[in-house]
Amino acid sequence: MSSEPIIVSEGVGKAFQLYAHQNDQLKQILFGLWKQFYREKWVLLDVSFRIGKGERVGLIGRNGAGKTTLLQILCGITRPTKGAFEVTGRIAPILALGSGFDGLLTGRENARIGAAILGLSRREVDACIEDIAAFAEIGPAFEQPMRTYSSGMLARVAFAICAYAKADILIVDEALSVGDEAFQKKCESFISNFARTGTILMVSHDLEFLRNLCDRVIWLDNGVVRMEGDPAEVLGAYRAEMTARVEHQAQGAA
Ligand SMILES: Nc1ncnc2c1ncn2[C@@H]1O[C@H](COP(=O)(O)OP(=O)(O)OP(=O)(O)O)[C@@H](O)[C@H]1O
Repeated sequence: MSSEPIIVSEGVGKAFQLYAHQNDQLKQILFGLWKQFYREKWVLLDVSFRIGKGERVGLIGRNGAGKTTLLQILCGITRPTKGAFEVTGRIAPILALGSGFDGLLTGRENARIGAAILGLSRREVDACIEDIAAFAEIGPAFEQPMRTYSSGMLARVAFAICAYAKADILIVDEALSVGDEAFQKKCESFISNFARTGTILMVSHDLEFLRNLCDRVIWLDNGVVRMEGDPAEVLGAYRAEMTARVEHQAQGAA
């Protein structure tokens, strides 16, 4: 890792509040000082790591391991329940941005707002909006309300905004699984180019892509970092565990 950390996570934990009944949330607001009306579900227990400037780091783990939750914490979308984190620099959160689109506004309008949220000035947005449209490659649909978009079209616009956000850090959550093959290739090549100068933290179940892209891989399991280091080693250990798990389940079923 380079000497200058750009992302630091220290003992980060996250618990979601689960309410058994709809009106329990209201009860919690009214009577929460005296009684707890929810059950806590701890998704992240104690997650610590550092990412240096210019590093390309992959984040892996089983479904539900808390990868998206961790990225959302780092992007400021949700707060950790415990621990602390620090991110130094401008983040482009690929896909997380898409969840904030307004369905009544057009692709162009959402792209302008999204780019501004990511820190671009009005002049910078004016300068790159046509490039964003060209990158998204959705043709006249860019002028239509986003409620008419497919999930792939939403992902295209979200990715295109991030591609022009002049970010220092790219945070990518399974972005490549949504678009069609042509767009996936375009995104892969954008990420590989970005990796030459910027810092990347990327969640993916495409282990081969991570092996080729990353300097380091972090394996999240049971709420903690189970292993981190050389991609070949970590991905090898992860694959072995997944294979063993499948075999164990097959034996159980037989
Ligand atoms: N708002 C929420 N309220 C309650 N539980 C939640 C909430 N958001 C996520 N979870 C739970 O937290 C756990 C971790 O979810 P998360 O999406 O972070 O996992 P993930 O590792 O990204 O999984 P995947 O590989 O399937 O995308 C899951 O069990 C999920 O059901």
